[in-house]
Amino acid sequence: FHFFGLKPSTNSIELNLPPSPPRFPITGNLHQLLGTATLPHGSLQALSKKYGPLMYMHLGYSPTLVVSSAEIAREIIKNHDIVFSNRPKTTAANVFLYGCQDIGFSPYGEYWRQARKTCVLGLLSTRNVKSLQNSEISSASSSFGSSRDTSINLRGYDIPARVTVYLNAWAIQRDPKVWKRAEEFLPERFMNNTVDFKGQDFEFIPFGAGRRGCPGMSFALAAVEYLLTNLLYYFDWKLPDVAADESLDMTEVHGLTVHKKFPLLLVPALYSPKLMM
Ligand code: HEM
Repeated sequence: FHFFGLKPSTNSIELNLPPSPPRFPITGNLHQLLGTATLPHGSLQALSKKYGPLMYMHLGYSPTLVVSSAEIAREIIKNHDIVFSNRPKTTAANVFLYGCQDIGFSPYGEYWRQARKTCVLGLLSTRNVKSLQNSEISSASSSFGSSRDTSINLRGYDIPARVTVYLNAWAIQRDPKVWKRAEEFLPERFMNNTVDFKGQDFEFIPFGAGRRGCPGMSFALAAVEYLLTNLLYYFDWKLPDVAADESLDMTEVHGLTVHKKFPLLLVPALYSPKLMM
């Protein structure tokens, strides 16, 4: 209806919704995400610079809240954890995951609680991972959710029930107010820095946080540590083309997760036996 210059519906007059970019009648704000030069997380970051860290959008018919700052992420995941603990229903998840019988897409409720508890107690808890590390491993080394049936107030704004929530972790983790030279690969930024990745510091949330945060974190860390330590301990790694050293193509592509468009090809060279002693 905005397209024809008509008044917004009574609902939107009554509700004090967060700022929204202008939208088309049926497709909503989709045109601002698709068909732009940047990938969706980049387009949403650009929009948040104009409309603020809490935006209300329509992706097709789906009302969506887009969060682009650590403070609002904290309010949602920590202060209103229980309200935002659902997952949006998608046809793809329903078909591929046998009616969302997995943990990640399962709606909040008793089934999800029991399934998650069983996995964590039986496999993924820090204690279990440590016991596996002792026997096997010791030889070497953005999200999305949905609000439930309750509408709430956030920073005063009215948030209707059953909105999809995108936490743009990519934008949060590049926020210049928090991270200096955010676009650069500076692993030393984490030394002498209290910000941790375990879900308490919302400036950096690679595993999500709160009730729906990643239960596989300890398991994943142990596996990654094991793999990386072995690869780095026994080999030197070089790019196949010396000239490529300076011009490594970091173009991204969108998928279930964002990944490099061109795979990273490296040539391993064994350390000299002297060094290994
Ligand atoms: C480096 C590796 C991994 C990363 C970066 C990662 C990251 C994430 C993130 C960001 C979420 C969404 C959290 C949220 O919505 O707040 C998630 C959920 C989940 N992850 Fe992981 N994950 C990793 C490895 C694993 C592993 C190894 C497992 C299991 C063996 C696992 C199992 C799950 C499950 C079951 C969920 C859904 C939790 C729920 O909805 O209740 N993840 N993960």
